[in-house]
Amino acid sequence: MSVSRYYDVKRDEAGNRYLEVYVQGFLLTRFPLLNKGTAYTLEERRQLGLEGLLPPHVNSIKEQLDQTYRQYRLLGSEMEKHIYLRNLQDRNEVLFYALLEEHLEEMLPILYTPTVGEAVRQFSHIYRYPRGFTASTANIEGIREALANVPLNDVRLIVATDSSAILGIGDQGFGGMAIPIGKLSIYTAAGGVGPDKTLPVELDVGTDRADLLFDPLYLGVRHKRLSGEPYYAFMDRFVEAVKDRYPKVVIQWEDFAKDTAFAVLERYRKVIPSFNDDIQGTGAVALAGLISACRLKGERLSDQRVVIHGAGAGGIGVAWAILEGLKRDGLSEKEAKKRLFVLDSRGLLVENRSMEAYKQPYAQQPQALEGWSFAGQVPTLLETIQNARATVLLGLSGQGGSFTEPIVRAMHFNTPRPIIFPLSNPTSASEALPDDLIHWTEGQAIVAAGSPFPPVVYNGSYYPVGQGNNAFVFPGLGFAAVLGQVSEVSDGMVLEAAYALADYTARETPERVYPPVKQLREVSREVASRVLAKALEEGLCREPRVQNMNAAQVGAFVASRMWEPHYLPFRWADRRRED
Ligand SMILES: NC(=O)c1ccc[n+]([C@@H]2O[C@H](COP(=O)([O-])OP(=O)(O)OC[C@H]3O[C@@H](n4cnc5c(N)ncnc54)[C@H](O)[C@@H]3O)[C@@H](O)[C@H]2O)c1
Ligand SMILES: O=C(O)C[C@H](O)C(=O)O
Ligand SMILES: [Mn+2]
Repeated sequence: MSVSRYYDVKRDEAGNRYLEVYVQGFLLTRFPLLNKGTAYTLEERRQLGLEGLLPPHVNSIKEQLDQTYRQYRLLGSEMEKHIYLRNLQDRNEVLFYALLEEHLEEMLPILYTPTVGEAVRQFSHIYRYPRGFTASTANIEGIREALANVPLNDVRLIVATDSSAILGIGDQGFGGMAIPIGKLSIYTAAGGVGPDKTLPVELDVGTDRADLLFDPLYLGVRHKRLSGEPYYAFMDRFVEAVKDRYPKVVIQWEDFAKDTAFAVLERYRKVIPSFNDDIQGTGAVALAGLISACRLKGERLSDQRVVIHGAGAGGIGVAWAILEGLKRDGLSEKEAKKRLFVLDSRGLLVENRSMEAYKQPYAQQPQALEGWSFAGQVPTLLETIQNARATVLLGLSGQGGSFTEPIVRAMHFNTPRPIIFPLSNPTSASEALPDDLIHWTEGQAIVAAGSPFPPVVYNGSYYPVGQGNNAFVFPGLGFAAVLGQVSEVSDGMVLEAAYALADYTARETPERVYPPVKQLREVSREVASRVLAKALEEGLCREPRVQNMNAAQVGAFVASRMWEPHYLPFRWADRRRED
């Protein structure tokens, strides 16, 4: 299958790759995947009809990187930098990824969390070029024809959102599209998935936000969100059409609100290989961080009593993964559940109160609370921490500042080294500032946060703050699913990602809870290798090339398939590609 209707990747007589291109001249410089800017060679300029359209000097990519980075550094605000990088991505994708790889740690917070949260809010206002695909209530009837317009013929990975729960900032309508774009940029920069194999998707089913509906510049469909049967009919149509157009595609569901996140995951996970990043990716990342934190404390996971603040997609996903981790550590399901306390906005989940079905498996039995003292119907966060003698506190509530000083001191009262991870994003939704956590516990808390934070300085010592973000898991997990052409993304694969991340951290950065972001590519390669080996073991791989590979061969295969931002030589072919 050809990669795009505009070009195809071929090999020359010596086996080297080149692009056969079917567009020519000025238009070529308008295709981000084909644009080399000032780096087209003289021979390419002649062949491709670019003579006279470009400056005489031919730049190397190194010079282009210098030039773009200098411009980037001139910009003042994070949003300006975000817009600049997104423009570069829409202008010249190879250069964009080369720049991103060179400055991953500096640029990730600009392209991804937290700045992407602001880009979501302002999406309609800063919109420039089309990128990705929008399925909306305006085109769902003709979804197949619309999908045929996507210029890529071999999409293997989709990140799709209905924007109902973007980060911790809620319903964002059409603006949520910035999230799949950001996640897929990480897939390419860190996970090695070629940009021509990826497609960001916005599922625009409307928005319940009046400020968006009444904003004259708002670009999404202008009605309230679909819900119930019409919502699932929309989703069914999308999934069927995507499956027909891209039979090998894997879907990552992103930022679906709790009311639909679990239902969408279960409805389609056996229909099309797919996973929910907020439930499963976050679960794996939290479990990995917890294992690393226990290692730093010299304790076992099964020694801990864990409180999870927030019972949505993230919170329940984390509860699921930790329960599995506790079982793997030797506890029975019943024993494991006694160590896990999950709270939603109404307090601790206890079986005798009302709650949604997806929360029920993580509710405490009322007998477990015998001897507890609490004032209301169910214990609050502080009361739960005190009565359960919690040693671990994880925030997935989207409630900025909810880990107050009394709460953190109560954790410290229970254990000399409390593990406290405010995992909510963006920065404004973080349950606490790492700086406060370190100070309130006299430097003793083991801290990681969902958003990036600078190291904390306390008593003359530096405390790096690990980023407990699913970015450490989804690129490897999704890449493995793509490479193996798995029939489904299994729970075993998700858990394997967690252990791969924990093992990597123990080996490469043993003093930390999570590796530094600049190692994201190495981490993702390891996660992908382990997950692919697991999928093979579980008999889920349909890709013939990986069958019968051992672990070392799988690792080498993953490394060899990682896309790199290099310009390939171009050759003009005088025909329009037939699809
Ligand atoms: N670090 C990561 O990798 C990561 C991954 C996923 C989600 N998150 C973060 O977790 C947060 C929640 O995301 P989600 O996808 O679960 O959203 P969601 O809409 O599915 O769930 C939000 C949940 O927050 C809880 N909540 C709301 N108000 C609360 C309150 N006052 N007290 C206690 N709990 C309350 C509720 O249980 C609700 O179900 C967001 O801020 C998101 O950025 C972080
Ligand atoms: O997007 C992120 O930074 C992580 C996570 O998926 C979230 O929704 O917060
Ligand atoms: Mn998310």
